[in-house]
Amino acid sequence: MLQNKTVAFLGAGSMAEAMISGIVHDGKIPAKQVIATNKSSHDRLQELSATYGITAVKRDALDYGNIDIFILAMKPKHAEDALSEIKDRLRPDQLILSVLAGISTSFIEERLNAGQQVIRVMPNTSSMIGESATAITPGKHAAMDKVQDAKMLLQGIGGVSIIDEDKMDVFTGIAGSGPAYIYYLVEHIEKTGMAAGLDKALAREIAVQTIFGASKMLMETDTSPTDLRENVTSPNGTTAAGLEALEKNGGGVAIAEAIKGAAERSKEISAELQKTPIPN
Ligand SMILES: NC(=O)C1=CN([C@@H]2O[C@H](COP(=O)(O)OP(=O)(O)OC[C@H]3O[C@@H](n4cnc5c(N)ncnc54)[C@H](OP(=O)(O)O)[C@@H]3O)[C@@H](O)[C@H]2O)C=CC1
Ligand SMILES: O=C(O)[C@@H]1CCC=N1
Repeated sequence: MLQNKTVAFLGAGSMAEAMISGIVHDGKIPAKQVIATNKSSHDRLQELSATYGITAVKRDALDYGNIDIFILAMKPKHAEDALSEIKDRLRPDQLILSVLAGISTSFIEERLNAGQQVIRVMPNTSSMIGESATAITPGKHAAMDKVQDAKMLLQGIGGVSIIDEDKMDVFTGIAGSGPAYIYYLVEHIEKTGMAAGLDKALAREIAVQTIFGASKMLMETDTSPTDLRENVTSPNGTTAAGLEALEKNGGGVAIAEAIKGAAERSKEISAELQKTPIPN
């Protein structure tokens, strides 16, 4: 079904690249039918084209008529300009996917022509290897077949959940921003291991394998995280001492606050941008 579609990324930064990599490796859409454009960095477009075999097009040379799905992938602060630029070039049957954190479907719908089909998407950078946890929220004009197309496309970059829009902020706090928390964890494990005399490469390898193994246990067994944690924890053993230190130093609170902080920022971005009047 996607085989004959053309997808254009408006924005060619790190999130666009991660999605392009996932989509091209998935192979449901031929690489040449994946287009990337950006504001001004031509070298960046050439680099993406050379790496993934996609079509790189300068913004003013984009052939709007031949595109089925547009993916908005610029920073939220550039959304307003980008939407006013594309508004009158779109047909009603063309689908807009937006990966912009904190930008609601109604914000986009209000700035495009009436009835334009919009779907909000929150992927993460693990799209690069087909392992994103992605959420989608259809806007009010998105037809069922377009939602199916979006779902199929995004399944190429990982798992997809359809959620209500009021859950997007917390989803962003957990899954959109989440890879950064894990990388931060690995940075700290690495540093601590090195301080205790481990070789850097070994410290990283065991941190990554430990996270991978625990993730796989969570995915492949029916055991709850609580039971899995308790299975590691011998009474008066090393894990009990480690968990006690984690708790005493605010480990659980820090995780909750990270998610809440990111979700709060997603709401703030939305509030900041809603203040700008809708252009006529
Ligand atoms: N990074 C992440 O982990 C995630 C990001 N997101 C969302 O993805 C979006 C992009 O983030 P990220 O990739 O990190 O950002 P980057 O800064 O890496 O990339 C932004 C891109 O947008 C381009 N751009 C700016 N204005 C326009 C325009 N009017 N038309 C077309 N392209 C334009 C820039 O072009 P140029 O370089 O030429 O200026 C650049 O290629 C954000 O909205 C973010 O909220 C969502 C989930 C995860
Ligand atoms: O930091 C950000 O705003 C983006 C959205 C989710 C992950 N990165």
